[in-house]
Amino acid sequence: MARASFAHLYSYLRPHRGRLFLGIFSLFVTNGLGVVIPWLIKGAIDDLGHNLRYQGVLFYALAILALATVMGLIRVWSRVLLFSIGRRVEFDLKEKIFSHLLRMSPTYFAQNPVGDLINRATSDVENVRRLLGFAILSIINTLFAYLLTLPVMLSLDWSLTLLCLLVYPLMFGAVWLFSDRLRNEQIAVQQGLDRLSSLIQEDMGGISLIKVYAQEDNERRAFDTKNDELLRANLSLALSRNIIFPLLGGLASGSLLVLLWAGGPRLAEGSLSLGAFAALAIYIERLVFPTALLGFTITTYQRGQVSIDRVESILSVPPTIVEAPDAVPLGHSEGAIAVRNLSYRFTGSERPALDRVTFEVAAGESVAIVGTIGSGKSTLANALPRLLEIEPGQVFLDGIDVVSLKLNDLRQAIAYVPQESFLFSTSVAENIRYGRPTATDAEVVAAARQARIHEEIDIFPRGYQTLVGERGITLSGGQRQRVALARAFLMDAPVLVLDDALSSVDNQTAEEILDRLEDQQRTLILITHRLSAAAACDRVLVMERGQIVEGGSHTELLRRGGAYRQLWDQQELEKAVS
Ligand SMILES: Nc1ncnc2c1ncn2[C@@H]1O[C@H](COP(=O)(O)OP(=O)(O)OP(=O)(O)O)[C@@H](O)[C@H]1O
Repeated sequence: MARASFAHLYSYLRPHRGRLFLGIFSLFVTNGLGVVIPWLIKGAIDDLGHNLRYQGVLFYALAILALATVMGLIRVWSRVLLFSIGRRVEFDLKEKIFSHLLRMSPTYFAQNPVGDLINRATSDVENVRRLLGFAILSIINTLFAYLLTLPVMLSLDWSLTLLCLLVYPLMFGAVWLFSDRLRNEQIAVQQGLDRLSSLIQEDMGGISLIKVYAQEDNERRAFDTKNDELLRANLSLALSRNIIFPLLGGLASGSLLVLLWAGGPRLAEGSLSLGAFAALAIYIERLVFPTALLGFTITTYQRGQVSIDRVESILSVPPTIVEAPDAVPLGHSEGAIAVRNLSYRFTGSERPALDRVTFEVAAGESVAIVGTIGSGKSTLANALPRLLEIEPGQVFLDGIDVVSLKLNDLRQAIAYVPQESFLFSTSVAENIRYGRPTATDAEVVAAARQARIHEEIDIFPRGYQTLVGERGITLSGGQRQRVALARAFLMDAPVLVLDDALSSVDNQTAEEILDRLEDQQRTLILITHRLSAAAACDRVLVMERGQIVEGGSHTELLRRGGAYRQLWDQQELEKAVS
């Protein structure tokens, strides 16, 4: 195992070292007793062979029974201890991965398929659990079995012992030969699983699209291809395992044959006692099982090693948006925004999505941002609450650089509503309360009224307790947007950024919502394609290719006859035509 994987293993085991030492010690005792019992059997056979007495038989029988009982109990205890370590590490790792993922930026999730991440957080973590439970138990057990049994076997008859063990180098050779192969096949299986999970996850998310475009057959074919790849990878792994396991089992049992073949004549000529012969047979039997299991242990070990790398590749990517250690709290915020020379380029993209964007929004002012598709409006909206990794000195809230602010304070101060409103599978009330879990029912209702959704919630079967999302009723696009708006309103943040968040809401309702917002005197940044909504704002900024190309009031911009005028005329024409 690579040194890095060892270091990771050590870090997983460190919190459970007490149990680990106890477990290892118990295994040592079990194996020690496992050596003593055959020795007693040897004594019994040799003694009783020429001096058979009832007392003697009883002594040996009771001693063997007592030791076997103690050994059995300690063996159970050692297994409980060592297997529970695997379970505990599995628990720790899942928590660690989840906390880590929560700290990652939306860009990370855009670049890493969710199906793949889920697979690593579940199937790979289970492989690590098996490595730390079964594989460690098996490796240590095998080690103790050899270390404690071999010297006793050698003392009984060294040449016969060595002869019996002649097949063992062959076994280790086979393990060594298959080791890399098993590892590569395991990697292929895990990758196949990733691809399949990602496909299922994407297809279930985009099921409406698949149906609208009648792509069921194509998706089924894509699934079959990936499923077939996974099947091949699994079959190839199964083939290797089915060769190595019986091979090791067969070779290990071969040493028993050697004992019979070479030990028989010695027994006959009297150079080996019957007791010693029986003890050797039991000792070899004791070594056969862990050795035959070596193939299985190695696979579990390899699988665990591959999975450690895959889990660590999640954990080793540092979150890009982190709070500075000396981050300052925000305190009361007026909600004034200043953006200075803000540039942003997505990884792998040739052209910046934001190119030296500069503007200011006074506290309480409403500013609309309009522009062509892909001009950078959403990127700008994401940059304000630091959902994107921005450089210091580019975005300021009340004159304070947002990069120096505590992240929680910043995000509490800038309520951001994206176009795609996400609802959790819980009640409407809990969804609205999400940003302020302590809000009262009355406050939730007030926020819903402000978002013009209260009346519709009221006629749902269970009102505010109606379940929405995957486990509940399906809301219309406009209803979802307004529940998401209510959630943002409830936060009562001094700055509200709406990123096309009213696109599915009808004109009249959208105007009513915006009118109420105007009355509230909070800073509003309204990204919209609906120019009638933009016209109602104090100022309008027009974006093109990542830059702000125009700014002013609606009337000023119309008079200027530039980009805004063009957009406006185009929209008026579309209205007239429709
Ligand atoms: N995660 C991403 N990775 C790479 N490029 C991106 C990513 N997100 C957006 N872009 C690119 O950045 C540019 C600006 O995108 P943005 O979403 O900000 O535009 P927009 O003005 O909001 O568009 P729309 O009006 O359609 O919502 C586009 O060229 C887009 O392709």
